[in-house]
Amino acid sequence: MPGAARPTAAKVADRSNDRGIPEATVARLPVYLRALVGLTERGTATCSSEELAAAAGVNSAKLRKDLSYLGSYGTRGVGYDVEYLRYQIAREIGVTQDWPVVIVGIGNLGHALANFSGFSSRGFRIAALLDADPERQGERVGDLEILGFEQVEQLVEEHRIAIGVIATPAPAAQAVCDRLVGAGITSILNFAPVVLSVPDGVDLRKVDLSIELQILAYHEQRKSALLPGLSGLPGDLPAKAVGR
Ligand SMILES: NC(=O)c1ccc[n+]([C@@H]2O[C@H](COP(=O)([O-])OP(=O)(O)OC[C@H]3O[C@@H](n4cnc5c(N)ncnc54)[C@H](O)[C@@H]3O)[C@@H](O)[C@H]2O)c1
Repeated sequence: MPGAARPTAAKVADRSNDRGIPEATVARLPVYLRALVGLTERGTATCSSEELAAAAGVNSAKLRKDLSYLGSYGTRGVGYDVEYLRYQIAREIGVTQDWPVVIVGIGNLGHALANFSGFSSRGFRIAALLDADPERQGERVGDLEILGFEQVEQLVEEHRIAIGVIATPAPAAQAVCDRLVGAGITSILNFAPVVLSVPDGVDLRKVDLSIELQILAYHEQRKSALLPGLSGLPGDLPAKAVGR
């Protein structure tokens, strides 16, 4: 279109979803949802943007901007209706519907994830637990029996599963990922400490608690540089442990 202002590549990448909501806002919506669930549990019917922002740990101007993408502006002098805003955000994220999930690798982490009740209360139903180890197969975790990974295609189709969680050791993760994708899984949450590749159209997210801890260590180190004498410094750790 000659003469028309074209969005820059960066803008297109930033606004990658079809509603034009920036990805950074999308990433904060689950945080707002969790804060709203907390407010509901405390019996709060309405809240100001400042209250919600404090509960979510963001600044209130950013929160108001984020919620404006959902067409939610609150009522002057009253604030936001907690229940309605919770519904709006849940609908935007897509958690008003039931999402069946498969977890692959039911070792220490897989057991913890399978036993975590917070998934079902947020719209995620664990539909299948799969492991390659015959010793683990047949064991019950909650309401489910651990089944063999070779059943993945059949189970994904039967339960219409779109989300797969990988909790296998790193060397197995790419092959598990490929087979999940081949079975029809289009979103993957990877806990294995390895970079996975997926084809276009498959969403991949990685959780790495050690990276989060390293970020905290970085901030601790900066705090200790600013405030000498603060306890908990890594100063007397062996050089190897602190990466020196
Ligand atoms: N992201 C994080 O913050 C975080 C935290 C803890 C562990 N981890 C990672 O999670 C993974 C699991 O850790 P864990 O302590 O539960 O290990 P684990 O050894 O207890 O469990 C791994 C399970 O995966 C199964 N498995 C192996 N290959 C498989 C395959 N090809 N298909 C299906 N199942 C297979 C094993 O039989 C075993 O039951 C590891 O990669 C670990 O590094 C990540």
